[in-house]
Amino acid sequence: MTDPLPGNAPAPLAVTLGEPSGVGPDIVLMLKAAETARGAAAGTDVGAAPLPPLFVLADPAMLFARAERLGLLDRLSFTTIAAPEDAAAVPSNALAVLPLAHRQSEAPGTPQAENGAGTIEAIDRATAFALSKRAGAIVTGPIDKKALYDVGFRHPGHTEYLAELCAEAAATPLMPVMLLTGPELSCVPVTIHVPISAVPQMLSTALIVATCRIVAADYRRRLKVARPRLAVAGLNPHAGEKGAIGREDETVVRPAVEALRAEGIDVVGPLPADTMFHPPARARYDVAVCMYHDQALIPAKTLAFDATVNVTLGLPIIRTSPDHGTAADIAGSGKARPDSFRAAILLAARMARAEAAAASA
Ligand SMILES: NC(=O)C1=CN([C@@H]2O[C@H](COP(=O)(O)OP(=O)(O)OC[C@H]3O[C@@H](n4cnc5c(N)ncnc54)[C@H](O)[C@@H]3O)[C@@H](O)[C@H]2O)C=CC1
Ligand SMILES: NCC(=O)COP(=O)(O)O
Repeated sequence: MTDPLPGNAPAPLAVTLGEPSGVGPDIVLMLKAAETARGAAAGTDVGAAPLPPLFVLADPAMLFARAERLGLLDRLSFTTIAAPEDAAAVPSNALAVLPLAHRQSEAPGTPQAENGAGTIEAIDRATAFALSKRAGAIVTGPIDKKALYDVGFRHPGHTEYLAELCAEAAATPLMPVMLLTGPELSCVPVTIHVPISAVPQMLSTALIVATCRIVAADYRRRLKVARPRLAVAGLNPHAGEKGAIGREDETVVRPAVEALRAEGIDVVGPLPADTMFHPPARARYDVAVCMYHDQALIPAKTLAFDATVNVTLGLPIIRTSPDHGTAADIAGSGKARPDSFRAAILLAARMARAEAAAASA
C-alpha cells in the first residue's frame, strides 16, 4: 500500500471531517494520535502503516475541543497552515489544519444547523485543491445527509455533489460511480441514492453500460487491475428466472452485458444476486455491479464493515471515504473505530500515486 513511485510523489491528501457532531473528527484525531505514539515508540511495532502526508480542512477550535474531550491533547499537536503546500513542512507528530472561513461547533451527537456552511466549504475547497493538483486526492468524513438537506443542500450525497463540482470546473457533464471496496468484496451500485420504488424506471441498458465502462477504465488506470472482471447482478429474484419473475433482467440488463462483452470488457451476468456473494462466487470476479444501493452495500458492509472504503469513480479527481456514516450515537466517546477511515486514506494515497504514474507515462 505504501510503495513509493520515485519521481511521482503526489501532493498531500485533503481530508474533510464531514458532520462535526459525528465521528469524523474523532477518527482523524485518533489516527493522528496513534501516529504520534508510533513516533514516540520508535523501534516498536504499533501495528499499522504510516499515514501519508495530509491536511485537514476544519475549524481548529472545533478540532481542539474534540481532542480535549477525547483526552488526546497530550499525544497530539496542531499546526495551522495557509496552503496545501505548507503541509509538507509540518512535523509528523502534528496534525496540519487548514482553517475554514466558517466557524464550527462540536456538540457530539447533535447536528447543528450553523455547521452546514463549514461542512460544505470543506468539501468545496478540498475538491478545488484536488482539481488544481494541489491535493493528490480528497478523503471525506461522513456527512449527515438530512442535516445538510435541512439547510438547503440539494444533492443526495458527496458522490453526486462532487460530480457536479467537477463537471462545473470541466464544463462537461460527468457521471459519478460509487465503488465500495474491501479485502473480500468490491461492489458498485448502478443506481445510488434513490428510493427503491424509482429503481426499475431509472435502470437502463445505457446506464449499466456507462457504469461498467467507468468501472473498467478506473480499475485499469487507478487501481492497476489490467483486465478487471465484472459480474453484473440481476434486478429481480433469480435474475428474473428467464423473464418469469420480472422482465428487466432480459430486456435491460442482459443487453448491457452483451454490449460490454462486444467491446472487449470481461463481464458476466445478469447473475442471481442471492448466489453471487458466497466465497467461491466472489473468487470469479473483481467487482460486482449491482442494480441498487442496498444490493451492493449490504454484502460489502456485512463482510468487512471496518475495512471497506467508499470510492468515487468517473471523476477527474480521486475521492475516498470510510464506508460508515456519522455514528452520532458514539461521537465524542472514543468508541469509534478508525480502521475504515485509515483504509480510505491509504487507498487514496495509493490511487494518487497510480494516477501520477499514469499521467507521466
Ligand atoms: N459518506 C457519507 O457521508 C456517509 C454518510 N452517512 C450518513 O450517516 C448518518 C448515519 O447513518 P447510519 O445509517 O446510522 O450509519 P452509521 O454508519 O453512522 O452507523 C451505523 C452503526 O454503526 C456504528 N458505527 C458506524 N461507524 C462506526 C465506527 N467507525 N466505529 C464504530 N462503530 C461505528 C454506529 O455507532 C451505529 O451503531 C446518516 O445521516 C447518513 O446519511 C452514511 C453513510 C456514508
Ligand atoms: N451509504 C453510502 C453513502 O451514503 C455514501 O454517500 P456519499 O456521501 O459518499 O455519496
